[in-house]
Amino acid sequence: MIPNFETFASRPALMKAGAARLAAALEDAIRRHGSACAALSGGSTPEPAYRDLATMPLDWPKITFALVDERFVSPTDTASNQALIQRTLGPAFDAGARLLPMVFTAATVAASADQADATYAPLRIDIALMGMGEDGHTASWFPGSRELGSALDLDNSRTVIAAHAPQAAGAADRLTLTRAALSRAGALMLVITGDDKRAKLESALTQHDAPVSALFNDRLPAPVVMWAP
Ligand SMILES: O=C1O[C@H](COP(=O)(O)O)[C@@H](O)[C@H](O)[C@H]1O
Repeated sequence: MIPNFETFASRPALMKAGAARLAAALEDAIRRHGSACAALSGGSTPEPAYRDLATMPLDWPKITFALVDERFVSPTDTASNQALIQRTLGPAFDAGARLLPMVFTAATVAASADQADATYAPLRIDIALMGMGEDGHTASWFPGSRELGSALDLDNSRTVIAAHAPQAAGAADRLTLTRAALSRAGALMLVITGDDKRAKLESALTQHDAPVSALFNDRLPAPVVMWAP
């Protein structure tokens, strides 16, 4: 059984609800702190939710978007998560929202991760939208990767680390938030679609055989899982 599991009849309905959940968390943070920050995943799944969110009348200059993970590529590369977020949330940035890149100008992924760690460490992440790949990875926590232990170490002092995606066809070098960083987030939502991903998540939660199961831990906010067929 998947805890906090919300089912939607269609993907458009899921995306609308996902955008509404993000918006509510951002508005609540602005009320309480005067500013708000959401960490967003890349991938194809959440794109429509980001487009919906961008049409909402939020106090955009008070909102910062950060990345959950990133490929070590130029921000103009089609594989860049930053590029996806800039494109889909374009109207929000035009209206004053801020985007914190995870990839900077460093020559190596390790040096870039050091820069991102310094930038991301002071952030208060009010909500993080997590995705999941068919292989059960979330963020850039990949099954079998050599950085997985460090990514999942709840006592890791790092907010961002370099990571490697063994199975990825391209852009194997990655940067990712650590699980320790997500343990300090205000809320987590996990947005997935399709029967295969639902079955993968169910099996991960019983077998503990995929990194996504690491999100379900008492030291993290309980993820709300939003799913549509
Ligand atoms: O590589 C990545 O994939 C996952 C899932 O992507 P999807 O296309 O299956 O939705 C995503 O959550 C992560 O941010 C991204 O870097």
